[in-house]
Amino acid sequence: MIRFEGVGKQYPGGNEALRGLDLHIEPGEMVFVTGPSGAGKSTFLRLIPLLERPSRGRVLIDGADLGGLPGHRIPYLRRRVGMIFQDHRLLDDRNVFDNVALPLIIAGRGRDDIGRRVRAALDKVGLLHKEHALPVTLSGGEQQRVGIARAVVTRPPILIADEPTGNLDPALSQEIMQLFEQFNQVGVTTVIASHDLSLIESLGYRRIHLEAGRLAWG
Ligand SMILES: Nc1ncnc2c1ncn2[C@@H]1O[C@H](COP(=O)(O)OP(=O)(O)OP(=O)(O)O)[C@@H](O)[C@H]1O
Repeated sequence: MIRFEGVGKQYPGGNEALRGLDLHIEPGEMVFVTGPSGAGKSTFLRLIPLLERPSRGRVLIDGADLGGLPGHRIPYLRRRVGMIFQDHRLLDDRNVFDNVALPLIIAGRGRDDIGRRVRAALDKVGLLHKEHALPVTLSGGEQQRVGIARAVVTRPPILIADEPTGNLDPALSQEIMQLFEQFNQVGVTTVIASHDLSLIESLGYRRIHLEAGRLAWG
């Protein structure tokens, strides 16, 4: 489903974040991306929705080379890849409902459809009762759940998460990982970069371990 072939990424200024990465993630897989700080985990994730482009090699999704994707198809690709960040990036001046609705508004969905989908997504993350709340009134774990609802509201086949539990305590981190497992169990391919090795090991999924921009194992 997600294939990297000889992928290198050099940022302007010379930082070589990835150096010839070859790997394949199967449809419906749940995988963790690990490695020391600066190993290239975020860069690896950012190449999947084309937030970055490779300097060398190819990234393919469902057999299609993203390098050949015309610019006007990028929004469509991004609706198929739900993204979750450590700092969840919610809009502070919009309530929970409006934050989750954002990808649907951008996609031009109708009002009724938006209402239905947003409430279904909030229900899945257990926050239906908070739809009118402003993000600042929520706990860190709840804010991350809103971020997850926003990522899944377009029902993407792929979820990528960059340090989604980085700011959470162990119990909340475990709850967030259980949410990811629930989405994965209904077929969503899930790729999570994390430093939380004890939690990852307790879950037992495949680990892709990067070191200095290379696949060390996995
Ligand atoms: N936008 C950028 N411009 C220049 N260099 C960058 C940029 N983003 C990342 N890098 C560099 O690329 C390398 C890999 O960074 P990346 O963020 O992918 O690593 P990481 O494994 O996610 O690190 P961390 O665990 O600290 O988040 C680092 O040397 C970093 O400084």
